[in-house]
Amino acid sequence: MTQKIVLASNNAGKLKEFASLLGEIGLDVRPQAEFNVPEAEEPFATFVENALTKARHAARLTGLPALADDSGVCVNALGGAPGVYSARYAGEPKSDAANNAKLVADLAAHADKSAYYYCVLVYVRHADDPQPVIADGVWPGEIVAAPQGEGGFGYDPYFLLPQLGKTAAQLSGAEKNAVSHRGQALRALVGKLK
Ligand SMILES: O=P(O)(O)OP(=O)(O)OP(=O)(O)OC[C@H]1O[C@@H](n2cnc3c(O)ncnc32)[C@H](O)[C@@H]1O
Ligand SMILES: [Mg+2]
Repeated sequence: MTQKIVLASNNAGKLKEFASLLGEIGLDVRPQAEFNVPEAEEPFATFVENALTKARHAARLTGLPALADDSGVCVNALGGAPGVYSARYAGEPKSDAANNAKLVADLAAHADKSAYYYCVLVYVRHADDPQPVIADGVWPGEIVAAPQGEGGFGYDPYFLLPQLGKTAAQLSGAEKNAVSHRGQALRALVGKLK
C-alpha cells in the first residue's frame, strides 16, 4: 500500500512543484487543504524551526506523517533579508507583487545584487517524532529590477540565473525542479528516507 503523507503547505506554487517532484517516488502526498488543516503560525527566526512547526501541526491534525517546506530568498546586500520573512516581506496580506516591488526598491541603491533561494524540508512520521528528517538546498542567483517570465511563483520573475541568462520564471517546471533549492532539498530528503 502506498503511504499517505500530508504536505503541510498552502502555497499553490510549492504544491505544483511537489506534485511533479514526488510523482515518481511512490508516495501518496496530499496537500493539507484536503484535510482542512488551517495555516500554522510561523513565529520563528529560523527556517528549520518554522518547517518543523508546520510539519508537526499538520501531523497532529491529520494523524498522518507530514512533510513541510520553509523557504525564502536571501539577499546578500540586505544582510540576508527577506529570508525567513519572504512570504510577508511587504506586510499583510501576503502579496507576491508587493514583496517584489519592495525587494527591488530596497536593493536599488546597492551594487551587489547577489542572492540565493534557500529551502529546508522537514518530515515527521507523527507529531511527536523525536527524529525529524531534515534536508535543505541552496540556489544562487541575482535579483533584477525588471520581471521576466511567466512561470514559477513568488520572486521567480526577478531571480536571474546568470549562467543560464534566464530568470527562474523563464524555466519550465522540470528545468526549475532539476536545479532549484526545493528540488535539491527533496532529492536529499528522499535519499535519507530510503
Ligand atoms: O508556509 P506555506 O504554507 O508552505 O507557504 P508560504 O508561501 O507561506 O511559504 P513560506 O512560509 O515558506 O515562505 C516562503 C516564501 O518565499 C518565497 N519562495 C520560496 N520558494 C520560492 C520559489 O521557488 N520561487 C519563488 N519564491 C519562492 C515565496 O515568496 C514564499 O511565499
Ligand atoms: Mg508560510
